[in-house]
Amino acid sequence: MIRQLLSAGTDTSSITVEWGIAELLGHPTVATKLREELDSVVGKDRVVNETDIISLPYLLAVTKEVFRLHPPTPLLIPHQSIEATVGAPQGFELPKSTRMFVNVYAIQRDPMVWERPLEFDPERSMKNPEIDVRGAHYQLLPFGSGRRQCPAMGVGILFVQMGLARIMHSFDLSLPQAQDPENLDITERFAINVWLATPLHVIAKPRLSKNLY
Ligand code: HEM
Repeated sequence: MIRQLLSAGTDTSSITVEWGIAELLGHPTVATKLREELDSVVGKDRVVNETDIISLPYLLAVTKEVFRLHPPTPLLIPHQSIEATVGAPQGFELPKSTRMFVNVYAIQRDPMVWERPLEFDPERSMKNPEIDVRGAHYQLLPFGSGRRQCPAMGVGILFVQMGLARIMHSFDLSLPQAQDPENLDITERFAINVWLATPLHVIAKPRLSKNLY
């Protein structure tokens, strides 16, 4: 049980934060806007706390967009039908005991659902805050949906928000050897989780006063 919780709870959050930092390095305008929000809400005399999260709408939009393009568990966990079912709305039949994988990775990049699906653009959630990372509308469901969705969804979202917020607020980030972020290798390595094939290396320079580290 403890092992299950550790494996379900640690890789998922850390992978998502790593993808988030990679996307922010590749999208400096988004990174600047996020830092401006953090500086205006938190200031520069303390670090981000959990109680700040509710006042950071742009951070939420960035987090949703990271979960959309990089769901850490791209096929969820296999599900099996208990009885024969007729799926809506097309009415396809699902025999009893069918094992199913839900391809969340494809749903979240589906051009029939998303405009410019491959573009990392938190503005889509700013313009439409109804976009729901908790899977209510089956368009964005990194935690699954319904009764068997991730039981730790709330804490999972918070881990990612806190990880991104603390790193972006506390450090200026750059790539080693003045590498151009446009050339960052974001090849994906598919397994149960989707990892960055080349682990991300960044130089983190403190941007708050020394006593906060
Ligand atoms: C970014 C963070 C996380 C993501 C994206 C995530 C995603 C998921 C997904 C997709 C599932 C399968 C849902 C399904 O197949 O319908 C799942 C199940 C599960 N998750 Fe998470 N998770 C995260 C964090 C956590 C954390 C922090 C914990 C525990 C501390 C946790 C514990 C579990 C457990 C125990 C299950 C199995 C539930 C079952 O068997 O019904 N997860 N998670």
